[in-house]
Amino acid sequence: MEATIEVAGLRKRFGATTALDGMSFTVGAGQVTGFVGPNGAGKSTTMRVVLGLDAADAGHAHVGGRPYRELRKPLAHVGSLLDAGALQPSRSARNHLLWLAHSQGFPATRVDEVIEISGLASVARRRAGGFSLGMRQRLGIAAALLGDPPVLMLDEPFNGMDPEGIVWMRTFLRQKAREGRAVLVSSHLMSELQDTADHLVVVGRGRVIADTTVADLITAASGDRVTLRTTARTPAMTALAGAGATVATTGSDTLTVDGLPAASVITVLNENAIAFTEVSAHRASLEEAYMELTREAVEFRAGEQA
Ligand SMILES: Nc1ncnc2c1ncn2[C@@H]1O[C@H](COP(=O)(O)OP(=O)(O)OP(=O)(O)O)[C@@H](O)[C@H]1O
Repeated sequence: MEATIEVAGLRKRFGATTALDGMSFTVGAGQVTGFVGPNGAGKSTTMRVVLGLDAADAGHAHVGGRPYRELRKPLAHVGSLLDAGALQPSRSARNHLLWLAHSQGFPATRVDEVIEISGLASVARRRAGGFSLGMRQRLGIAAALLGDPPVLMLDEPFNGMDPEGIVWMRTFLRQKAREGRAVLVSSHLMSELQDTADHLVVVGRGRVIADTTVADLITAASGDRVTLRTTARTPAMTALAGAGATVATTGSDTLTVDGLPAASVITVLNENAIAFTEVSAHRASLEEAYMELTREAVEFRAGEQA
């Protein structure tokens, strides 16, 4: 089966609320795709529609080229984590997984494998009801892996995880992508996705705002801003301004140069025999790039509430 999720033209209203307004994107194999956007942007609703838990008013959602309801043994096609709290609290983690495995025809040996992969071996016989949110997330991951599916779809898997858990989750997601799986992960926090996601689908108000590689998004948000360290501040300012840059003093030996790429800044300095100790291109964080993109969607919501 193809490792893909395809969402096309999804529309969904809840009473007066438009949750999805033409949501369209594709999640490809072999990469981690971050699914990000402000509260209420439609991420969970999209995932619920993909899994057939909500019906769309229009459009379609396919996993591996087929609607979820047409998949036989769905857990062997797509593993999902939507609500880590959705478990029977009195059951042990292992029994919860055994029950799920049994209902889908997977062997008990697979249960022990996913317990190991998700780092739950030491607590597998404890009541799941007593688990922290981070441990519940791991249990959700274990359940998602039962059918060894080519597609994983995880809603806020970093929620409630401690720093060690976050590092574990990042490594896990990267590994699943390396194995050729399609991995869709929703998150509010860009810092969680930095160094994890290859691709980003940024959404706001029920539709896609940007569908891009992380590298391109950061390059676009970084612009031509360069930090320059030199003791020859005044001649540097004159030479760079003459080359069309906007130059500001940001420290006793530091200038911020806008409008010229780092390579051109170095050329201008060399041509004018101006010594420098540092020329570094500004690299926007994923957080900065995302804030820039979603500002409009957030303002729209704030305006609605006013
Ligand atoms: N069952 C429901 N009944 C009524 N409104 C709903 C329902 N589910 C979602 N909504 C509304 O649809 C919109 C999209 O919600 P959704 O949960 O999909 O967004 P989200 O991007 O996942 O948000 P968050 O980041 O806060 O989880 C919101 O305005 C939400 O209030």
